[in-house]
Formats: sequence, C-alpha cells, structure tokens
Amino acid sequence: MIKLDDVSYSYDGTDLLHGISMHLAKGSFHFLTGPSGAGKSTLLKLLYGELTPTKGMVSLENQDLRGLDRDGVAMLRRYVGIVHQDCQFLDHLNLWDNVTLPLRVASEPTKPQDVADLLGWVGLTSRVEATPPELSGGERQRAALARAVVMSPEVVIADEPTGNIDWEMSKKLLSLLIELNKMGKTILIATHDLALIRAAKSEVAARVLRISNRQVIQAGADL
Ligand SMILES: Nc1ncnc2c1ncn2[C@@H]1O[C@H](COP(=O)(O)OP(=O)(O)OP(=O)(O)O)[C@@H](O)[C@H]1O
Repeated sequence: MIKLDDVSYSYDGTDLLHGISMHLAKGSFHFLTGPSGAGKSTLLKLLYGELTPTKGMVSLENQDLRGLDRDGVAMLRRYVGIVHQDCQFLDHLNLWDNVTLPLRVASEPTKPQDVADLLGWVGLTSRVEATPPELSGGERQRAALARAVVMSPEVVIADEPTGNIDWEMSKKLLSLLIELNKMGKTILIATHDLALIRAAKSEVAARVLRISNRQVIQAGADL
C-alpha cells in the first residue's frame, strides 16, 4: 500500500500541497481531479517517488521512500506502473522496444509471447514496428499503458491519460484500466475529464479525490 502521511510539497518555498494524508488501498480505483495547476501531477510524482516531500512521509508497504536503497527503488519501479502525461517514449525505438524497455532496465527477461499478448490486449499487434512519432495519439496512450503494465505492477498511476484523445478512444482506455482493476490492480487516474469519471463510476466503485486549497478532499457526489 502507498501512503502519504502529513505530506507537504513546495517548489519555491510556498506550499503547493500542504499536510496531505491519504493512502491507496489495494485494489482501489481513484480519480484525482482539480483545477489546472492545483498540483495533480506533483502529487502523483510524490506517490511514485519522483519527488520527495518537503515535509512528511510517503511510504510503500510502511517503508519510507526516502530511505530506499537500490533494491528498494527497483521494487518501487516494479510495484508502480506509470502512464506519463506526455508518454515519454524514446522516439528512435520502435513500439515493441519502448514497451519492453522497463524489462531491460530491470534486467528481467523479455518473454515474447507475454509481450505479444499484452500488445494484443491494447490493440497494437499490427503496430509493433512503428516508432512513437508514427503512432496516433490513441495508439501512443495505449502503448504507454502497455509499457506501464509490462512488469505486472500492483498499482497503475496515469496522469491525464485521455488528455489528447477522442471520446471513443478515451472509453477504450478506461475499459482497459477497469479491466486491470477487476484483476486486483490499484488504479489512480489524474484527469479533468468529468465524463470519463462518470463513465467509470457506472462500472466500478471509483472514489474521486480533488485537490482544493492545497489539500486532497473527497469530491462531492454531484461532480
Ligand atoms: N519543476 C517545477 N518547478 C517549479 N514549479 C513547478 C514545477 N512543476 C510544476 N510546477 C508548478 O506547480 C504547480 C502545479 O503543477 P502540476 O503540474 O502539479 O499541476 P496540475 O494540477 O497537474 O496541472 P495540469 O492540470 O495543468 O496538468 C503549477 O503552478 C506549476 O507551474
């Protein structure tokens, strides 16, 4: 379980996030919303260890992320799969090599059939040779999801995964995330897309969190 205890974060001496305590229970499905600039991406980065809190503690299975040694960081990378807002692909590598990169970085074997199944699951079997610039927005997002789950993480964190894609593709991506949740994965999605949240709530018991006044609050049922 990932947990924040009284976490504050500031880029410039003034707290952007202040005194936040929350946890992602195993198997839960959360949305994180709030106005542009409220700190959604920052909060996600704290949760997956890219940023260190100015104050307070982020822990994974009760272990402070700040104290993680090399093995601990490797465990964190396995535990949490991330769909970055801008996908963050290597443009000179094809889709297959981008999706399997986390395995090579972690010195894990690439099992071709597993990767082929994964790419089939996201509907990209015919695009394995394409490089990221040759992919459409929806293909890139599905490839980013495939890369996020290639190491079978327990938690998937997605930052605005439907920001640049149309509604049909957004629903497709959502259905993949719901499928993962039904397999027991913990899901956290930062989004502005209220239609996406409503669509998810008709299928899963999703909780909606909102960043407001530097705090994380439970969003109202009205949304
Ligand atoms: N590396 C950084 N250095 C300084 N300020 C930053 C940095 N990253 C983000 N900020 C600022 O922190 C604030 C919150 O940014 P963040 O990206 O977390 O917000 P957000 O809620 O995800 O926004 P959006 O919905 O527009 O993606 C913004 O004012 C942003 O300019």
